[in-house]
Amino acid sequence: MTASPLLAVRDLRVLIGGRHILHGVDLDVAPQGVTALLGRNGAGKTTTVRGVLGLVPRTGSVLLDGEETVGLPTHTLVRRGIGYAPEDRGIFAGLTVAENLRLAERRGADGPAYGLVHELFPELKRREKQSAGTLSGGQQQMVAIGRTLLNGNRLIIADEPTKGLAPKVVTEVAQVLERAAEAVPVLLVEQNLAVVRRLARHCVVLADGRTAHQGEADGLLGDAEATRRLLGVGRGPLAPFTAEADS
Ligand SMILES: Nc1ncnc2c1ncn2[C@@H]1O[C@H](COP(=O)(O)OP(=O)(O)OP(=O)(O)O)[C@@H](O)[C@H]1O
Repeated sequence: MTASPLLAVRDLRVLIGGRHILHGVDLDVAPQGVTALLGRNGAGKTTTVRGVLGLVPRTGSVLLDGEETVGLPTHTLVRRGIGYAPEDRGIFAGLTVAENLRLAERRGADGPAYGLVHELFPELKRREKQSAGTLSGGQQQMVAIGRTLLNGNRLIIADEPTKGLAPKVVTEVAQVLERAAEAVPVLLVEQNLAVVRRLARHCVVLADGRTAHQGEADGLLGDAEATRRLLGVGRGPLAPFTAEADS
């Protein structure tokens, strides 16, 4: 990565219930586009994201635009411009689409960016009165990502946004992320390598709570031996290369 990273994580360590979950994660998030965070199940991807956000106790260094954030509470990090779309989407099922978005509004100089959100996700405008619990998985994902775009964030972190979705919906969510990343850099936790190939320029691979690889996504995905060794592709259910998502 030639330009300075937007987010620079160094020696991130997390200890939960006396167990070391992360043993020293290093990762850089590029100042533009999508940086993918990869690794087998249990490698520590979600814990890394939670560590970055201060949702679990952590040590090490996390620089956002050169400023240290370890030691800051999560709400301060959110105000500094990190938007988070968690793995479980964090949708309020009993509220409408519009109410879910409204709850995410932060007071800011420019006000909430509904124009951008509705331009990227016209479906959210059409369904604004629909109860979010009745949305499809892909539509709920749009609400989760839409919320991160409302507030002029500097970085969006999306944790496995395509997980559990049908191939056609995976393609839709990938398109949405691609467009979102034109507006705001994205750190994308993802197991579907077709989505990574389509969206990410840079990637970081974790293994056993450590950084095992960091570099250009094309380089890793073009190296069959490395993807097998680092990600187990070809030997397990990881990363289906769906024709739809690959097109
Ligand atoms: N609160 C916790 N208490 C105890 N162990 C935990 C906790 N959170 C995570 N772990 C363990 O830490 C390891 C890393 O979990 P994490 O969820 O970060 O992995 P992941 O790479 O995101 O996995 P997946 O791809 O399956 O979502 C796992 O072995 C998990 O069981």
